[in-house]
Amino acid sequence: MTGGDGLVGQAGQLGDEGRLRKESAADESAESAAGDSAVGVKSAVGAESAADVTDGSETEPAAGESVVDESSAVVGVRSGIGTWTAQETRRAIAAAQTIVVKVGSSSLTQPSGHLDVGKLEALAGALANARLAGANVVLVSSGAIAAGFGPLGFASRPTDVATQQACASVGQGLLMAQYETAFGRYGVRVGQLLITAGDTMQPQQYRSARRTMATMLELGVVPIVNENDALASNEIRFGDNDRLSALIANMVCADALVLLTDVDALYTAPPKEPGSRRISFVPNVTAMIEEIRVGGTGSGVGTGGMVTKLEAARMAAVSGIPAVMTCASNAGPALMGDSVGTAFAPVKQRGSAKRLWIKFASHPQGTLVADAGAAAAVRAGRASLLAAGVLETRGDFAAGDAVWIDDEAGNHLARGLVAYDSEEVPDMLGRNTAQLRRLLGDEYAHPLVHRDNLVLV
Ligand SMILES: Nc1ncnc2c1ncn2[C@@H]1O[C@H](COP(=O)(O)OP(=O)(O)O)[C@@H](O)[C@H]1O
Ligand SMILES: N[C@@H](CCC(=O)OP(=O)(O)O)C(=O)O
Repeated sequence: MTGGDGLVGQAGQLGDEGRLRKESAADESAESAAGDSAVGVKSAVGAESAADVTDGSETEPAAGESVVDESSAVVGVRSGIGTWTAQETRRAIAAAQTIVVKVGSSSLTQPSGHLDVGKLEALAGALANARLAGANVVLVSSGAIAAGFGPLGFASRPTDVATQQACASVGQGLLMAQYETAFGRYGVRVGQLLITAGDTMQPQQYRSARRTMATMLELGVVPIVNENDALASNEIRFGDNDRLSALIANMVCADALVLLTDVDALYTAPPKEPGSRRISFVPNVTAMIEEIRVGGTGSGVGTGGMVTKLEAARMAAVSGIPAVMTCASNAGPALMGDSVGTAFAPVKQRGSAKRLWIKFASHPQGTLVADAGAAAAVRAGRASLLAAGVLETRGDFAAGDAVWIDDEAGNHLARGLVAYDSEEVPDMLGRNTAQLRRLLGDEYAHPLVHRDNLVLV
């Protein structure tokens, strides 16, 4: 995969320093290879190729194939995670009880970058119909900056973060007012939830957000989520809403994630490039991610481009959630399981939101170099990284930040949330727990990275 946007901020506030340090000392002895990590496994997908590249047509169900009992078909498929076909993936999306739909700025704006109310109304219509048909719908919507910069007198979307934040603060209210009216035509209530990257990691905020959304859904409300742009600092922000939507899908235990953008599907290369071909189905996004050339935003109003959308699809896949990506005008057919856009099959059972964050969204601030023994233990999975097995520390980080764990040859083995500040680490290196307790005190007698905060890459 090419690209990379540098948009994701550090996880500095995301770890809970107290919690990280209070981990039981017994945990550090758990250098076993038992269990697995939630992510990082390139599961096999049977005989299927990593991606189906087509001219857009998908095979219809064969004559005689049972399509009568949708729910049992889906349940049966779910037990075979990692082997879903295109049809099974589409059917699961159509049968989803809880759906997270993400719409990007590029799908809600005019060519000038200003909010396009007609597009917003069309989307609201498709989602209200899904809601009225009985589905729980969560909408993750960008568009606050687009809605705000015009009324503030800017001719085009500002580029500096502070002005974008001010525009988002003005635009968010205007955006919600449009949604309120548009959903209101169908008798559907909406509610606003603004969330920062940190909220998805702090246990208390995470639980609160989850409970609020669950209650809203019980009440028949469509939660409309956006990043809390005013509070998100340069260092700690998603910037785009793609990865946020995958974390929200995890948070609400969604059965499907629908990514709506300004391009009809994923292509083998940025669609403007000659020869790029449309991809209709991706059975294993973790295996194909290297085969696709992705570029940044095509519109000038979107933020993450295809890089962050593929990351979102991958986060969904390793969370056991099927996903589809297409243009916003295809929202209705996508929700019905029609062969539009690109469908992504799930490859794993559900993982925890924290581990997904560490793997996909954290921004490592430094590196801990593991010796051969520690590297082998980390590679085997479910091992904490002890100071005794670390040869060197690089970078300037605070307790709770994400760091790389590398082997001596410089290969990245894992990402993890480190429990100590970078200035504290050198005195700890090479020392076992008893030495750390004796020389530095009880608070240093803990792993540098606890296994619960460590994810293989
Ligand atoms: N391989 C690819 N396949 C499809 N689109 C791509 C690819 N690489 C880059 N893109 C671009 O990604 C854009 C969508 O991202 P973005 O503008 O951030 O949208 P949004 O506002 O919906 O998040 C498309 O308009 C397209 O130009
Ligand atoms: N939170 C910002 C989203 C920024 C953005 O452009 O996101 P996206 O269109 O998903 O790439 C807003 O509401 O304007």
